[in-house]
Amino acid sequence: MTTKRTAALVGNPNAGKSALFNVLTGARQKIANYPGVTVERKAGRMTLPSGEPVDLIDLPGSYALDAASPDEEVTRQVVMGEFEGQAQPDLLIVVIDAANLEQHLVFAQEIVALGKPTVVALNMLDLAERDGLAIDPSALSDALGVPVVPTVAVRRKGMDALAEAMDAARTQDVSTRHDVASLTLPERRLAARNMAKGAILSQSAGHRLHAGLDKVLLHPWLGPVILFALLFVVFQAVFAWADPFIGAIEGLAESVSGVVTATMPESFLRDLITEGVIAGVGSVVVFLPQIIILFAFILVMEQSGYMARAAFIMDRLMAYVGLSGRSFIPLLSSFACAIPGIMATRSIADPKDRLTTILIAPLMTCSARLPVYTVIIAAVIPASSVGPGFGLQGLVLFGLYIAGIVGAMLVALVLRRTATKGAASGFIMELPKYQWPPLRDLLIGLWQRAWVFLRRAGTIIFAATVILWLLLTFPKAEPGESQLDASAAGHIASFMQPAFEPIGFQREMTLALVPAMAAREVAVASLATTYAVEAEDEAETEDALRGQIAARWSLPTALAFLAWFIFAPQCLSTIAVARRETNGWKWPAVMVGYLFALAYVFAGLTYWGAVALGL
Ligand SMILES: Nc1nc2c(ncn2[C@@H]2O[C@H](COP(=O)(O)OP(=O)(O)OP(=O)(O)O)[C@@H](O)[C@H]2O)c(=O)[nH]1
Ligand SMILES: [Mg+2]
Repeated sequence: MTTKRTAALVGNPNAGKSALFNVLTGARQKIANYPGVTVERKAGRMTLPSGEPVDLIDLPGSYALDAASPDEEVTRQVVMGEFEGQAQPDLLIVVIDAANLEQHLVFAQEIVALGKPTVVALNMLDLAERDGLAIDPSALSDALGVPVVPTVAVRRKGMDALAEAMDAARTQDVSTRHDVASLTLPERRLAARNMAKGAILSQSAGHRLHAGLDKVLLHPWLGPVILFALLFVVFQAVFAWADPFIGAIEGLAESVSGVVTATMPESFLRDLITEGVIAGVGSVVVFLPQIIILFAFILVMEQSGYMARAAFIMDRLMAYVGLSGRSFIPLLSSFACAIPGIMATRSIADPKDRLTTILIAPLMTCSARLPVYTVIIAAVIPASSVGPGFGLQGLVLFGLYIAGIVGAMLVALVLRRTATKGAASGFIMELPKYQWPPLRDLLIGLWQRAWVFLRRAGTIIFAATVILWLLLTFPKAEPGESQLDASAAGHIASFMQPAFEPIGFQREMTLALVPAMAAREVAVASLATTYAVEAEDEAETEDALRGQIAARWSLPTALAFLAWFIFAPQCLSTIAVARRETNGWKWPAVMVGYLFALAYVFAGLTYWGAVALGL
């Protein structure tokens, strides 16, 4: 009795292996886990045209044989015949995506080079056609040295030809196989590019345009320059375009406050509304236009397909600090908020890579810092121009974001040499097609962001502000005594002040740090409420916060406060999610500790540096 042959489907993720598996085996399949790991094992039976039954196994998608994730490790072991209890496949079916030919050929070469009987399924030809690509399977077959069968798994096209090729592969001559086993990854990438070039017969104008765009946007040095120029423009726009809207919202808040003061009798409730709710929460809500402008840019970059290119460009830069491009998307989401960013690290296979990414995510400037940054910049940095169309305020904001990024990269560098020592894993990512961002999706995305922001203002920021207002208002001051001195909040601030005096913080700034642990924006609300409670008269209560800051803070003090917020871990939710994702308090404690230490040191350096410069 001859033993039954085993064939395995291998290839990059999303090549269509499972789709092919389902078509080829029909209902005759068994799904279980591989022993010892929670990776799904799908095996089934098919009958070849010759009548020979074959066991077919569907392997997890993989980018290379030097495995990074548990999934890839299973694929490697099965292919190499090292997996206990799983017969080594006699035949390998490499599934490649015709629409992403160049990328998929990198791994395909590695499989072909193993020298086993191999058949290539050139799948997703329908998508390649949609993209305007015509591909010559025989050119590909010549280049790889194995049969190539065109397929469209979801339409069951090419299945008979594939089965016939599997039959014929029994007698495949593997001695003529090109030797690529000794090639390095960059060499395989280059070979893949040439193979793809040789096999693509024609491409439509649209496809050529995309390829041309990629040539420029992914250019080794032009690409990063364009990316940074683009980000620079984004931060310019955050200031330049938002100003009229912010002025309008501020004006509205002032007139509402005026109406409340005029119509309500003097009372506890009136003060709570004007000093707590309108001054405090209102001072945060005015930043809605800036949040919307920032996210409009981010969403357009995502939906147009540019963001994946940015990740690609960043990959090389991140390799210098021991991170892979896989960390880029989680870090990028952290510009909105560190919480989804930290959750997105689940896609990083290497545990040390992942831990490093979690630990540095809070250094990416989240949108909650935008109100703190912009109100202080608007107050103390002149709105002068530093060149045609470039304002100094936007430049400073850009600098703060860059400072966070540089800080994160340096911390990663240190971590990767100490606590999370290990080699960086490679990065291959599918680049989506360029497209015009659909207006509807853009508007929905903006609406969601605006809603998240306003909901925070209405809940956590509102609650923190009201509590702070109560602490600021009671106990009441004796005549002649300042309300801040007399209040409970004032006592708390005075208690903390000795620690923050050396880095140039004033007492109300120190006080703002406490409720800002709930959410960073509350620092703004807290300052506004403190100044409103302290105000001598109603006109002063209604004054916008940036005017108050401009009048009260020195430039070194303001810069020190900005420096503090680049680093400080002022967000309880981030700490909580870091605990959940690392299963314990150890790493969140490390994170909070190093971030506070950096914040303190850099705020101090900034303050004393600025004082020394005579600013
Ligand atoms: N248009 C088109 N879609 C396909 C084709 N083959 C597969 N797909 C679709 O592509 C997606 C990915 O296919 P899968 O079969 O899950 O890919 P896979 O290779 O098993 O992916 P992993 O298991 O993640 O490695 C699914 O939505 C399929 O329906 C094809 O030939 N044409
Ligand atoms: Mg699959």
